[in-house]
Amino acid sequence: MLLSQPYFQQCATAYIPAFSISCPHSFYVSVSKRSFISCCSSQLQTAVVNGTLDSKIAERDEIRLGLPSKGRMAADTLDLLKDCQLSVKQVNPRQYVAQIPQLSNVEVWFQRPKDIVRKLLSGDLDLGIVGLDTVSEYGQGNEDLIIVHDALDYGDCRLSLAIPKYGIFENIDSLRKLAEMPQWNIEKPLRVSTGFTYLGPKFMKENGLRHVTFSTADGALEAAPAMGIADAILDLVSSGTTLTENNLKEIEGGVVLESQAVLVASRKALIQRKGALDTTHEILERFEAHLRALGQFTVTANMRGSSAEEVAERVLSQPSLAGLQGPTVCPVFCKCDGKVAADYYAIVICVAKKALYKSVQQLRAIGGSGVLISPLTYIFDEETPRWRELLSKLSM
Ligand SMILES: Nc1ncnc2c1ncn2[C@@H]1O[C@H](COP(=O)(O)OP(=O)(O)OP(=O)(O)O)[C@@H](O)[C@H]1O
Ligand SMILES: O=P(O)(O)OC[C@H]1O[C@H](OP(=O)(O)OP(=O)(O)O)[C@H](O)[C@@H]1O
Ligand SMILES: [Mg+2]
Repeated sequence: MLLSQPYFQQCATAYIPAFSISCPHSFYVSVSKRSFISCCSSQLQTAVVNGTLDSKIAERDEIRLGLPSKGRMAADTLDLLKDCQLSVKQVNPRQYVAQIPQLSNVEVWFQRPKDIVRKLLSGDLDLGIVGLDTVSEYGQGNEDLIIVHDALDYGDCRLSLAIPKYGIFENIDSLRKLAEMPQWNIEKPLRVSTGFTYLGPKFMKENGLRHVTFSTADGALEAAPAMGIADAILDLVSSGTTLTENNLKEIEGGVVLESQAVLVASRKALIQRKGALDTTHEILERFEAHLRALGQFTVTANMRGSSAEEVAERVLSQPSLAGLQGPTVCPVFCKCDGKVAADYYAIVICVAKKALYKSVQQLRAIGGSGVLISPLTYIFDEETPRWRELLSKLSM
């Protein structure tokens, strides 16, 4: 069955093995880095598109992916792609177009995060990686934007309302108390300084704060209350240090949005642009496989036992040893007195990094020895749940 697939044949003959693939409990093979995705990605079915789109997209052959050109998301985005074997080849940091050799139909464009969202909407980009805060603020709920992967595991922050710790705000610790302060009325509304001029007013309205005005600023918002320019600020917070250093505090109910890096796509492009959906599928699978593996280790150990079933039962009696889909148990054969027999069993399981030490203790308790632990590079599921979700969002 394996050798009927071209990539497995190649790795058996010409390629230098770079990865070993283990599919739950059945076989191990090695494949070159270049072809590993193809082994796991099933052929996309030709999907039937329900509904029509109001306008045609611009004609071009390549799929355009927007990546942050600067700021704190830029380096982490390139790192994620590299970890997924999708390294971006950029000749010069000032050159705004680049290639991903593994995805020959993709053209990378480096843009400011907010421009990535704007260009997805205008049809000048098809895919992008930015913070959810940026998608929400500049996308303004536009239905053409689809979040393909909502948790890329970096760029974590929250969009949060903050007020001074002192003066009239000293005893205010919730949005409700802030709203009920007698100080705010039509003539003298609560003044909020923010760069989020779409999400800010929307949040206040949804939370019943009627007497509010907004002023905009691009940076160093935390100075506004002390300067007398604003009563409160609405800005991104990650460590909270900037708020603390400026005598400001967050309040209960004041978080507008929890954000991290996301993969976002133009619905129109996914449906209409040739190759866009296949490319998105490949990127999504690689991201999912890498991110799932980040939290796991492979653990192998030796164990004596009367049969594979008996060893499996012992392993499964321990709460931290169930693995992804149960343990792989393989007999290790030796020749004794001229007879070949299973001397002991090798077990292979995946273990959550958090539960690693507990797992080792449990393995030892049931007779495991020679415990080897190695990092996992990728975990490919049969089909990623996010792919199903995407197809359903596209009515496919
Ligand atoms: N502490 C943080 N402050 C701001 N953004 C953060 C923080 N932590 C994570 N991020 C994420 O990084 C993204 C980019 O922020 P960054 O400030 O680097 O770029 P930018 O806001 O586009 O540039 P500029 O601040 O010059 O306008 C944010 O949209 C957010 O998703
Ligand atoms: O909770 P913290 O870890 O302290 O981070 C929050 C700060 O980081 C961001 O500013 P940035 O560094 O992007 O500077 P800017 O104000 O010029 O955008 C954000 O606008 C906050 O000011
Ligand atoms: Mg910033």
